[in-house]
Parts: sequence; structure tokens; C-alpha cells
Amino acid sequence: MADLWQDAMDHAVTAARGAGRQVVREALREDRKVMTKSSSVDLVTQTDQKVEQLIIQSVKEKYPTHRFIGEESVAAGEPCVLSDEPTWIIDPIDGTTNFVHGFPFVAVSVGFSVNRQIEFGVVYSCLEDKMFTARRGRGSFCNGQPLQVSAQTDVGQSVIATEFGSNRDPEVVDGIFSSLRNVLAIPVHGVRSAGTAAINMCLVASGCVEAYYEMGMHVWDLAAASLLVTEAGGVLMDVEGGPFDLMSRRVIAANNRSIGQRIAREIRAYAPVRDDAPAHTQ
Ligand SMILES: O=P(O)(O)O[C@H]1[C@H](O)[C@@H](O)[C@H](O)[C@H](O)[C@@H]1O
Ligand SMILES: [Mg+2]
Ligand SMILES: [Mg+2]
Repeated sequence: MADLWQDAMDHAVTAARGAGRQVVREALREDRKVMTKSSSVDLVTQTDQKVEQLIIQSVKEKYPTHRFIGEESVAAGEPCVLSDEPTWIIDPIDGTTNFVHGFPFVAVSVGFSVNRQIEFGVVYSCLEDKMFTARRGRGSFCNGQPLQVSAQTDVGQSVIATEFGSNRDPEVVDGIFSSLRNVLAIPVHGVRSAGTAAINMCLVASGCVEAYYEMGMHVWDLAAASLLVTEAGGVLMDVEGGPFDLMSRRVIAANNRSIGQRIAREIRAYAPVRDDAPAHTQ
């Protein structure tokens, strides 16, 4: 059967690869002017803004009725609304801190939802030149090769990915370290941070790490890569073990439910302001 969204997915792949190769990688050769958003450690550059505008413009020309949630557009005051309408969910640079410092994990992330369900996800890891793609019901791939989550069932034989985020509120930082301590003391083989939610989730999809958890990231960090995880056979859940909610800013992505639930028991959960809270949706 013909795939209704194949053209759109092809467009996302071309746009993400083009932006990653021609804009992000080129910008890494030059001085990067760094600006801040919500705090002094929440970074943004002109490259983030340029990539987002390039992708949105190219999509608008082809699909004038489609909607957008873009990280830098929301930062500039655009609403963050996930409706039933076809919506492109864009993180122009996932891993901006990495980008600023030349730490080599930087991704362009493009998710696409219809009826609040992710139809396809595209994550281009710019420096690794890896194109991660997933289409709902049709599997996950890296550079065209199928992906499968790890078969590990013993959490004690697992590697877990997480991030420290950009919230330096002492209570939030204490919670992060308390969770990290508990996870390490399970004990697991190790804990890793790629510096980007999207790449951490692609690592789960690739079978390199068994689970990734974080609180405080946003819908644009998760949208595309969430489908990579499930289409590779993994599961998504809330950090307290309940159903995953794309707008909640909380996630566990795991290779299977039992490892996900085991990690959930160790997390000191908090509730960040949701992406669909009124201040973000007007
Ligand atoms: O702002 P960008 O798009 O680089 O994304 C975020 C990461 O993806 C988070 O996992 C991570 O924890 C950081 O909060 C980071 O900001
Ligand atoms: Mg991001
Ligand atoms: Mg970003």
C-alpha cells in the first residue's frame, strides 16, 4: 500500500542531511557566537536559528497547511501546540552545548505527528554522518541498516544513558544526583551521557545502551527519536513507570519493559512545567 507520508519523510531526510552537512558542519569550522535563553547554561547560536528557519521554510513551500513546533521558534514566542493536524517537531541542533564546544555528538532532529501520533522520525548525527530514520510500523534504520534494541534482560549487565540538563536549581540538581547514585548502585555496568537526548535514544534503538532517562528536556528533543526506539523494539514510559506523555518533559526509553520499570524505581521524579502548559500554548 502506498505510504501517505513517504514524500514528507523523504523531504525531512533531505532537509536534515542538507542542514547538518552544509550548515552545522560548516559552522563548526568558524567561531560560534553563543547566546543564552532560560539561564546562563541554556545555550543557543545563530546556527540553531538558521537551521530551524531553513527547515521550516522548505517545509512550508511544500506543505503550506502543516503546523510546526520548533525549539527556537518557541523560544522566540511561538506557541507550542501539539494538535491533531500534521505537525513538524524540530530541534535544529540537539546538543547545542556539544556544538559550542566541538564535542562530537550533534544532531538535527525532525519528527512528524498526525493525530498526536508520531508518523516518522529523522535524526541526523552530523559529525558521525549517521542518518537515523523510523517510519511508524516500518522499523528503524541507521544509514539504511535495520536497528534492533539490546536483548539484555538483566539490568545489572546494562549501560544506562542520562543527561544533566540545563536546570541548575539546587533541588533539581540534588534530584539528578540522587537518581544517578541509585542507578549506579543497582549496580549497572555504567552510565553515559552523549549530551543530546535524540542521540541517547538512537543509542537505545541501536542496542548500545539498554535505557535512557531524563526529566526537563522538551518535545522537540524526543519526538523523532521516540519513534526510533519503539520501531527498534523498545519501549517508552514515564519516569514513574506510567504511560509516556510526549509533552510531559519526562521519559524513560528502554530496550524492554522490565529494565525500564527497574530504572523507574530508582529515579527521584519531579514535574517540570509541561510543554503544553498555558504559557507555552498561547
Ligand atoms: O538544547 P538542546 O537542543 O541542545 O537539547 C538538550 C538535550 O537534548 C538534553 O538531553 C539535555 O539535557 C540538554 O538540556 C540540552 O539542552
Ligand atoms: Mg534538544
Ligand atoms: Mg536544540
